[in-house]
Amino acid sequence: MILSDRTIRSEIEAGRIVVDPLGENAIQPSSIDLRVDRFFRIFRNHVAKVIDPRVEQKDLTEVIEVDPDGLFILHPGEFVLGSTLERIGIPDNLVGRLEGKSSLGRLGLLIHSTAGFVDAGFSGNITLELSNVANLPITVYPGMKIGQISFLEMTTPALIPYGSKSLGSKYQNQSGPTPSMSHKNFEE
Ligand SMILES: Nc1ccn([C@H]2C[C@H](O)[C@@H](COP(=O)(O)OP(=O)(O)OP(=O)(O)O)O2)c(=O)n1
Repeated sequence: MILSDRTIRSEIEAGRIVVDPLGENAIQPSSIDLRVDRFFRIFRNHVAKVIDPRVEQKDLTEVIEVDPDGLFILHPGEFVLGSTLERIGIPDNLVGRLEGKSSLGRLGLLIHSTAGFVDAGFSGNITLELSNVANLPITVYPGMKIGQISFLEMTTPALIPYGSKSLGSKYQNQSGPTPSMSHKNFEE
């Protein structure tokens, strides 16, 4: 079941769902609008020869900070990481689904390439996988509404929620556009 605005409100009031800071009019009928922060992680294509998921490539990306009233231009075919302005907290009985916004989708701006799933127990900013599939550059303004999150109720609370020590949860409490830690999967 997808949570309605009524349930979303009561879960926020009870402190079970966390969206901080919660934007004005952010709560939609069945989701919460999320905004993009002003930090972007760009790929250093001029340095890296290849992207290797097995290797921790510290030089692969770098963070760009945009002025609060500045802008970030995403060129056609470009892929960068962004972050939600909001810190999100998901209780142990819900799953979050990150979704794009139709108005931006119609312009060719995608906010996740494959990962839209936010685990039960997750806490942190959500890392956005921003790409431009249009033929013209797209302007991204810090603080603009970039996507939305909906919530699904699970059959039972998770036995081992995201963030539990035994899981290794690589992105728990991440802050800002966080690079892939895929190399850790190969250490297990
Ligand atoms: N666009 C997204 C999608 C997810 N997440 C966060 C919330 C998820 O709960 C967490 C982990 O996502 P996955 O389980 O898809 O990632 P991995 O399996 O690679 O990592 P882990 O081994 O930590 O589960 O990352 C994010 O920041 N940005």
